[in-house]
Amino acid sequence: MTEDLRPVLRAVALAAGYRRRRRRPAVTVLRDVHLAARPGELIALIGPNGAGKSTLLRTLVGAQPSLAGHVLLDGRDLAALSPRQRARRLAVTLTEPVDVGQMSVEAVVALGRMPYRSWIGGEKARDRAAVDRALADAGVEDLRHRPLTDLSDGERQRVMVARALAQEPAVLVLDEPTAFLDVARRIEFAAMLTRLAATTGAAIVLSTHDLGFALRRADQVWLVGGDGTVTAGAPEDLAYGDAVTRTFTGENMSFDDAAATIVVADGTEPGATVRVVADGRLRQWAEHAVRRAGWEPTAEPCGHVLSIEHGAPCRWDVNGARGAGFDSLVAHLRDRTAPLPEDARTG
Ligand SMILES: Nc1ncnc2c1ncn2[C@@H]1O[C@H](COP(=O)(O)OP(=O)(O)OP(=O)(O)O)[C@@H](O)[C@H]1O
Repeated sequence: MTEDLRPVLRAVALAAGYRRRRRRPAVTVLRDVHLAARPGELIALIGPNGAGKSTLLRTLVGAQPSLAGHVLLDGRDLAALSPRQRARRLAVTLTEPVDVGQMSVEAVVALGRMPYRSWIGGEKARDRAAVDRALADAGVEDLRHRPLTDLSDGERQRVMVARALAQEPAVLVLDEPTAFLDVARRIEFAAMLTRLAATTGAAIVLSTHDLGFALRRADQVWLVGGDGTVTAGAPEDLAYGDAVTRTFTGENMSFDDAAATIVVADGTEPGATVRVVADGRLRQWAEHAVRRAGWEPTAEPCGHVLSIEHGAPCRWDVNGARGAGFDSLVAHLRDRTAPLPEDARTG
C-alpha cells in the first residue's frame, strides 16, 4: 500500500473495554492501542477467542465508547461526529442477525443509502446506481428480488456486504464475515474483498479466525494478543517475527511456516521415523498419513522405507509389507508404532 496515503481510520492510545455496571466491575480488554487504516488496504484482525476482536471493532465503529484515547475518522474524533456523518464514511456489518422481515435483497441493500437521503426526498438516480453497483460488486445481482429470509447464511452475508457497500464508505468493517462460508465460498469471498479494497479504495477491516486467509490476503494484520495488546504489521513481519507464534502456539500447537497455519499435535510422542519415497502431491499426502499415524516422515535414509505409487487407491509398501489406500497404510503404521530395533537411522 502506498505509504503516503493518509489513514482514514486511526486509533490513538485507545483503551477498549466495558465500564462498571451495577455489580459488574469495569473491564479493560485492550489498552494503549495505536492503529492506522489507509485507503485501499485490506486489514485482518486476528486473535484467540475472547482476546478482544469484537470489542475492538465495536469501539472503532463507535458502537461502544472507548475507555481512553481516540478513534479518528478522516482525522476527526469519531465521538464528535453525528450518526449520519459517520454512516457516510463508515459501514459496518457485525455478527448480530438483522431482522428485516420479508424485505427483498434489493430493499435491504437500498437501506445502505439512508445516510444520503433526506426525510422528504425519495430515491435518486445516484442512490439507484449505488445500489446496482453494490449488488454487482458483492456478486448478489441474481438474488435482488428474493426475500432475505430465504437465503443461505453465505448468501445473506454477501447481501450484508452489499448493503454496506451501498453506503459508499471510506471504511468497511466486517466482524467474522467468513464464519458461515464453506471453503470454496471463503476463497471467493476473500478474492472479492481484495478486489473491492482495490476498486472502491475503501479500507476494509475484518476479524477472522482464518489465520491462513489473514496471512495470505491482508495488507496489514492487527493481532490481538490476548494480553491486552494489539500488534499491527505486515503479515510477514508478524509471522516471521514471533508475534503469531507467541499468540497462537501452546503446548500442542506450533506454527507451520510453509502452510501459514497452526498445526495441532495429537499429544502422542512421535513414533518411528520412515523415509517416504514419492513425488509431488502424493508425497505430501503420504507424509500427512504418516504423521496421522504418529510417525515422523523423513527424506533421509532410515530403517523404515515407505514407497507409494499413484493409483486409486494408491499402492504402498513399507519394508515389504504391502497394501492399498491411505486407510490401510495408517492402520499398518499404527500397529507398528513401537519402533523396530532397526529403526536406528542407518544414514
Ligand atoms: N458486555 C460485556 N461486558 C463485560 N465484558 C465483556 C462484554 N462483552 C465481552 N466481554 C469480555 O471482553 C473480552 C473480549 O471479548 P470479545 O468478544 O471482544 O473477544 P473476541 O476476540 O471477539 O472473541 P471471539 O473470538 O470468541 O469472538 C472477553 O473476556 C469477554 O468476556
